[in-house]
Amino acid sequence: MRIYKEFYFEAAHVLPSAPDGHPNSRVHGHSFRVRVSIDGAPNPETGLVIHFEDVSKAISEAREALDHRFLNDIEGLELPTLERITMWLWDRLHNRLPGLAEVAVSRDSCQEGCIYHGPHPLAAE
Ligand SMILES: Nc1nc2c(c(=O)[nH]1)N=C([C@H](O)[C@H](O)COP(=O)(O)OP(=O)(O)OP(=O)(O)O)CN2
Ligand SMILES: [Zn+2]
Repeated sequence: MRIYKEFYFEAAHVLPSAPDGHPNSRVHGHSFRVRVSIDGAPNPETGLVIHFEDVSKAISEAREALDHRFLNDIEGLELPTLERITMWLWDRLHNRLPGLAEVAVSRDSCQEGCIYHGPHPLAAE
């Protein structure tokens, strides 16, 4: 069984890989939607995989670190693509959320997003 919790953050960035003069090379902002999914079985006594309040507590620090920030200034987000943001979130959440199965970051205004299931089992540490 999989449960999920979503949150939003607003942030600005530039893409350092964009050529001079391209709009992505200038500071611009997006609304990001994050979905954090957790796999588990409901506890027979509570009926809960994990209480959503506990999920919210686990994600609040990461949200605070991202919301209304210039992403390029954040350690580990010097290349602030959707791909890097999902990996950054995974790194911060997987120890706090046992059963973390997926982190998805979307920009709904652009109909685009990135889904990450954690490092490949054969990837180098
Ligand atoms: N594979 C990826 N490609 C691109 C990424 C990314 O994270 N991963 N990011 C960008 C830029 O962030 C770009 O700003 C997105 O641009 P675009 O899709 O053109 O959307 P808008 O800037 O128009 O977004 P609004 O939020 O609607 O203003 C490019 N490629
Ligand atoms: Zn952008």
